[in-house]
Amino acid sequence: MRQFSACIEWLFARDGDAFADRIRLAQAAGLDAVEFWHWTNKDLDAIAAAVAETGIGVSGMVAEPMIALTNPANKEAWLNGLRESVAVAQRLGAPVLIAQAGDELAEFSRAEQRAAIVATLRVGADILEGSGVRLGLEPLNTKIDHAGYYLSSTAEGLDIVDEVGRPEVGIVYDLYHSAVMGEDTQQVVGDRIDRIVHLHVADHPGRNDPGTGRIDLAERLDWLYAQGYRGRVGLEYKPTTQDPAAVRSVVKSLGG
Ligand SMILES: O=C(O)C(=O)CO
Repeated sequence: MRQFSACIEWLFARDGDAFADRIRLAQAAGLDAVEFWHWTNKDLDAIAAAVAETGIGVSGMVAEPMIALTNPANKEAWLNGLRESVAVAQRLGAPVLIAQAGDELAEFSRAEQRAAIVATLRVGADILEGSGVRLGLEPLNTKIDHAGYYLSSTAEGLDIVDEVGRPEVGIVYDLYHSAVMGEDTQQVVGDRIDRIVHLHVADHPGRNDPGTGRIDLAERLDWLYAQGYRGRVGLEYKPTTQDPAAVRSVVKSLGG
């Protein structure tokens, strides 16, 4: 059975509700996990209370601070933030922290920026070791949403992970970003399924509910699961409706 997770930055975001209420709405929609981005701007006590009340799991959040890994000068600050992020993830029971590479910097070559990412993530792996939390470096599309971002290629993300060479560090594979970049899932993932710590889905164009666009998400997921992927599928899309029934039907259409 596939497991899903609602990205409550966008799903269940109703005007006037407290952020933690989105966890209760996720439960009402039949989901058993949620994820979000920043933890530094949220009421963690309220989130922990909603998690305890509903039994909903937190599948992931962003590793803070979201400063560029491409800049070697950010290494210590990023690693200090990772230590805090791991503690928050452990408190909320989240198995995944999401790392963004940051923007491509004019003052460094691509090779230097990649070396900076690898060097920081290698020390990051020591911090993560034994914590029960894995880090997923996330490639993002540079064509629509993140112009200037360093890591737009899934294959390069996987290469970086291989260079880090530690099971604590993998990638978040977002099928929307990948499809926007024109990637073929089978080709870019190949035999490296075990490096994927988490999946994200949204359709394209629009970054809306799966089924509203042209990406063959169900087929791509079938293939990823056939290769042995067993993590969660994060529903990170801009919903066209906040009706919980619509989320349930998306989950069903994706094999849930
Ligand atoms: O920032 C984005 O576009 C993301 O996909 C975050 O997960």
